[in-house]
Order: sequence, then structure tokens, then C-alpha cells
Amino acid sequence: MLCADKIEARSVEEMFINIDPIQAGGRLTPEAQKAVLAYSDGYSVCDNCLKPFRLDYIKKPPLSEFHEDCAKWLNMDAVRVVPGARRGFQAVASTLVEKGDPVILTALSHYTEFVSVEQSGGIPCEIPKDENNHITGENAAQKIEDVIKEYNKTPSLLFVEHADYQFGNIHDIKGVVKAAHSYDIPVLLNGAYTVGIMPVDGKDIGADFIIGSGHKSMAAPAPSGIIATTEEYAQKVFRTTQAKGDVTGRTFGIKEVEMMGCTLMGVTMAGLVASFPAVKKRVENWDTEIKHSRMVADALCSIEGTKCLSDMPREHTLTRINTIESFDKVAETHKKRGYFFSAELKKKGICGVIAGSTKVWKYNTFGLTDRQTMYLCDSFKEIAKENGLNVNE
Ligand SMILES: Cc1ncc(COP(=O)(O)O)c(C=O)c1O
Repeated sequence: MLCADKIEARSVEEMFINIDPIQAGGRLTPEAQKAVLAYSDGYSVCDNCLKPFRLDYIKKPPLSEFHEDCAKWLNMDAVRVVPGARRGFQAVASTLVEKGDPVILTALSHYTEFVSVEQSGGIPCEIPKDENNHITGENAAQKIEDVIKEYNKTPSLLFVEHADYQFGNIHDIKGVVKAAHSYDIPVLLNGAYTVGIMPVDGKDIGADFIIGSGHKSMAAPAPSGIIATTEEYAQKVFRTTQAKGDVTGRTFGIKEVEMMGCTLMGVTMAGLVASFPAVKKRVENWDTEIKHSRMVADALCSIEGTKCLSDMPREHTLTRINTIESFDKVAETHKKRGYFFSAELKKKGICGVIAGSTKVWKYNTFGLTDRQTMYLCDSFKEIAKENGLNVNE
């Protein structure tokens, strides 16, 4: 059988409440699903690529408008699309980091940030998290001082997560930016878990770069994402090519080096653009998302022995939970061992918790309705009670 024959219709989103920590913000809107079908061919958004030949100038479909609107929406000066947040990190690091430069990351940085530093030959230096799993301006300032002393060089870039992938905590970004800017270090804000799900105001935050992930948080197909920056850094990161053919003398005009000319030429671009109006609207509902997240965290914490490892009350929809003293105790004697938990959730139509996890695990409530949220709370409590755990109602 050819592997292509094994790709079947995917029913997860229709049949289950999906609380997978990385999938919640990337589910397509109906508009994006329609656009994906319409633009399923290879270079489909390039039908009307007229002079100047570059993705961000295309008017039909309205890609140039998307670039402008997206920059405005983030209160930044310029935006480009990239195949995933990681390619945004790569473009910035490749522009600003020289071999041997120290680069500041954090103890909660994603591996793709480290890899982008590695590709550029930089030396990663981590800001430690504090006892509350937060990255603070104070710790950032201290780390910068230490790094300058150790390497006798000012770091060329600082990465910080707006909301981190481990705890879903929101960090002291303004404090970190203030510390970095007092040493003239540009700041890249990793908005993989914020751009597209909660309001983000670049000028207010003061970051030099904001990176978003389309498939994680902008209801777009993978791999997609955006890189937003200021006028000053747009000149650098979006510089155009100087390459020249030495036989024919050809030049390549307005193609941007870090974007390799053009980036998202088909279905990913169409999906990102089609979801954008709904994405802009949904960030305004962040208060409701937080209310839902708090309801679920409270329901889980009402189960005796369960501890929320993320900030409480929740300020984000991604949450890390410790059930070593609750569901894992059940797993010790259950005939399905740790698999009992995901199996019971599945019976109730809930998926997204890694099968076998009963110790420390993550979930994401983003996008659930009121009814789904209440159902999820009740389901966790029911599973607890049915397996002999105490629930504090
Ligand atoms: C915090 C964080 N940053 C960046 C990424 C990479 O994003 P992308 O897949 O869009 O490149 C991830 C992916 O899991 C992530 O969790």
C-alpha cells in the first residue's frame, strides 16, 4: 500500500474536545478551510504576481493588504510571512548574530531559538527563571552584566517568550526590554503562544521583533508564521539581495535575502490570510478565554492531591498540571496503568492529553465554548470520583 493511501479523513476536531497544548490556537477557521481547498495547488497565490515580483506586493488575493494590516494590528512597522516561527528566529539571528557573539535566551526558551543561535555561530546564554517560573527584568539585567564580563562583548540579540511553552506564564517583558535596551541589545519577542490568541501591542511592549506562529496561534495551516519589526530593523532583516550572476550579470532586484525571495506561496498563505479577520476578532475575547482557563484549573485543583504548576489564577490558556498525588496514584493499581486517564477522557469525547501521562502534563483550553468548558470541568471531576479520588466541591 502506498503511504498516500493511508492518509484518511481526520475526525479529531469534529468528534472530540481537543485540549492538546500545541494545537488549540492553530485550528482552522471555516474561512481558512475553504481557502485551503481553493488554493490547494502549488504556487496558487502567485497567479497575479505582477511587478514587483514579490509575495508581499501581490494584490489578488490581498497579500499586500494582509502584510500592512498585520503590522498595524501588532502596532509594528513591517511584517513578512515565514514558514513557522522558527524561520523568523532564523532570519533575525542570521542578520544580527556574528560567529562568537553571546546571545541571551531564557531558561524557558524553545529549542528552535537555540538552534537559530547555533546556526549563526552565536553562544547561547540563559537568563534563569525565578522561583515562580518567571523571567524578570532584574534577572535579565544581571545576566547581561555577567555575559558582558565573561565575553567582553555586548550580546547581539536577546530572545524572550511572551508566554512560555512549559508553564504558559506571562513574563515581565517590559522589564526585560528595558534591561536589554539599556545596553542597546535588540529584543525578539517570541509570540508563538500569544500572537493570534491574545492582544499584542508591539509599541507598548517595546520589542524590536515580534514573531508569531500561524499553525500554533493564528488558525493557519503549517508551516506558517509572521515576523514583525520596526522601521529600523526592517532595513536590516528585510534587506534585498546584492547577488549577481557572474556570467550574465543578472541581478535579482527586490528579493529579500532572509526570506529567500518569497516564503508562503500557496495553501499556508491562503489559510493565514483567510483566518485573519476572525483571528483579529478572537483576541478581543481573551477575558473569556481566561475565565475558561481558570474554571478548568480550579476544577482540576479541586481534586485532592492535584497541583497547578503554572501561575494561579491563570493568565493564559496553556497550563501545566501535576497529578502525581491524584491520577498517578490511580494509575499505580489500575489495570490500564497510566493509560487509564487518556482512555477515560477519550470515552467522554476529550482528546489531546498524551496517552499514558498521569504525572505532569499540559493542556490548553483555548477556543472552548462555555458548555465545553463546563463539560471538561465535570469530566475531570467525574473521572476522579469514579476512581476513588476525593473532590472538594
Ligand atoms: C514557544 C515556542 N516557540 C516556537 C515554536 C516553534 O514554532 P513553529 O512551529 O511555528 O516554528 C514552538 C513550537 O512548538 C514553541 O512552543
